[in-house]
Amino acid sequence: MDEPVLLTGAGGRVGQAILRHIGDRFEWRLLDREQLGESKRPDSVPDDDVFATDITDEAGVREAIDGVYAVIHLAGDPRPEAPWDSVLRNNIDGTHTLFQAAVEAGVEKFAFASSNHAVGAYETTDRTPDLYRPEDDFRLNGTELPRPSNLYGVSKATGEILGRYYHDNHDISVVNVRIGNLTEGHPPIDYERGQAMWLSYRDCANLFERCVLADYDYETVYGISDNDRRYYSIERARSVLGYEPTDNSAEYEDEDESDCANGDDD
Ligand SMILES: NC(=O)C1=CN([C@@H]2O[C@H](COP(=O)(O)OP(=O)(O)OC[C@H]3O[C@@H](n4cnc5c(N)ncnc54)[C@H](O)[C@@H]3O)[C@@H](O)[C@H]2O)C=CC1
Ligand SMILES: O=C1O[C@H](COP(=O)(O)O)[C@@H](O)[C@H](O)[C@H]1O
Repeated sequence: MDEPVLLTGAGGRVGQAILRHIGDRFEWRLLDREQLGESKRPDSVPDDDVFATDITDEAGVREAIDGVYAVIHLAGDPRPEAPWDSVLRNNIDGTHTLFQAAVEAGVEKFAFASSNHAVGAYETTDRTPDLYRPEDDFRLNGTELPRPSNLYGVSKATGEILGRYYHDNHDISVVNVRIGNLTEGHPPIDYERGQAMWLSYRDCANLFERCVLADYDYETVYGISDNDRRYYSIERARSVLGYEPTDNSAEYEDEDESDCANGDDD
C-alpha cells in the first residue's frame, strides 16, 4: 500500500494517539480545521500534506482526499453534551462530505470514529452499575441497533448509517469504531464506566492501524482495551481486523493516582 492515509481531526486526542504511536507506518495526509503545529505531526509529513480545512468545505476536502487509499475520520464535535446545531454541522454534514468525497476519489477504506454514546441507552438503571464490573457477563457486540444516550450519540449513529449507505451503494469498505474512553497513561480514576470502556493510546493506535490494513466489508466494532471490566465485546475487532490490545484497566486498580501518573501507556 503506497498511497496515503487521510487522518481528519489529526490535532485532537485520538489523532495524536495515532500519530504518536504509528506516525511512521503510513504516508499521511493530515486534516484539521485548526493549524497543526510542528509538534503535532510526524517529521516525515511535509507542509503540502497538511490541510487546515473544515470538513464541511467540499472543495477543501476534495483536495485533501485526492489519491488517498484510506480515510480515518475523527474530526467532529466530541462532546456528549454538544448541541444539535453543532453535531448536525460537524458530525453529520461533515461526515457526509467526507464519505461523498471518498467515493468520488475512489478511496478503498473508511474508518469512522463512532462512540459509546451511540449505544449509551443500553446502560439502563437495572443493568448499572453491575454492567461495569468484571463478573457481569452482559455484552454488546456491534450487531445491536443503536440506542443513543444524547444528541451527540444520535450524530454518531447517523454517521454509522451514512457508512452503510456508502458501502452498499459505492462498495467502499467501512468500519465504525465505537470508541470507549480514550485516556492517556492510565484508565479514568474513580469512574467505573470509564474503566470498563478504557482505550489506551497505544491500543487506539493499533486498532486504527488494523482498520487501514485489514480486509472487511461493513463492520461495527468496539474500541476498548482488553479490560477485565467490560460490557463491549472486542471479539469482532480481533477476528476481523486483527486488533491486538496490550492494556487492561484492571492492571491499574490497586495503584494510587501518583502511580497512575507513571503508567507506561503514552
Ligand atoms: N476521545 C474519546 O474518548 C472519544 C472520541 N470519540 C470520537 O473520536 C473523534 C475524535 O475525538 P477527540 O480526539 O477526543 O476529540 P478532539 O476534540 O480532541 O479532536 C477533534 C479534532 O477535530 C477537529 N475538528 C472538529 N470539528 C472539525 C471540523 N468541522 N472540521 C475539521 N476539523 C474539525 C478539532 O479541531 C480537533 O482537533 C470524535 O469524532 C469523537 O466523537 C468517540 C468516542 C470516545
Ligand atoms: O464519545 C465520547 O465518549 C467519551 C466517554 O464518555 P463519558 O461520557 O464517559 O466521558 C468522552 O470522554 C468523549 O469526550 C466522547 O467523545
